[in-house]
Amino acid sequence: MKTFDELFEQLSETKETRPEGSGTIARLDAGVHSIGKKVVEEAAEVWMAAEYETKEQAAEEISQLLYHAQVMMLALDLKLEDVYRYL
Ligand SMILES: N=c1c2ncn([C@@H]3O[C@H](COP(=O)(O)OP(=O)(O)OP(=O)(O)O)[C@@H](O)[C@H]3O)c2ncn1[C@@H]1O[C@H](COP(=O)(O)O)[C@@H](O)[C@H]1O
Repeated sequence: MKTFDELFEQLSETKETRPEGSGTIARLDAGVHSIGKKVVEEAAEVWMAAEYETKEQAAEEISQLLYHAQVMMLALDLKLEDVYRYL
């Protein structure tokens, strides 16, 4: 288990070191358009799970949405503070 900040730190390092076989690197290389489609897909899956599935499944979909939001932040070279300042 990891926190939002810990995941972002891990993915930031992944972006720098580009380890072999990383799904995150493949997503970053695919670009903003592809990442954006994934954000929308995961958001829809959160909605569907919340309405029609269990709380556990909704929680899993929310975690995936958070991951893809972080990939988008990395694609745009945004830091956590750039987003947190609006919270
Ligand atoms: N938290 C996540 C995470 N959440 C979701 N995903 C990815 O997003 C997909 C979402 O699931 P879907 O049901 O949409 O699956 P899918 O339709 O097969 O998705 P696609 O792969 O086709 O886009 C998952 O299959 C993963 O590929 C994640 N991939 C990685 N992480 C974390 O990121 C870390 C680094 O990952 P790598 O860069 O792959 O090493 C991992 O240790 C994890 O902690």
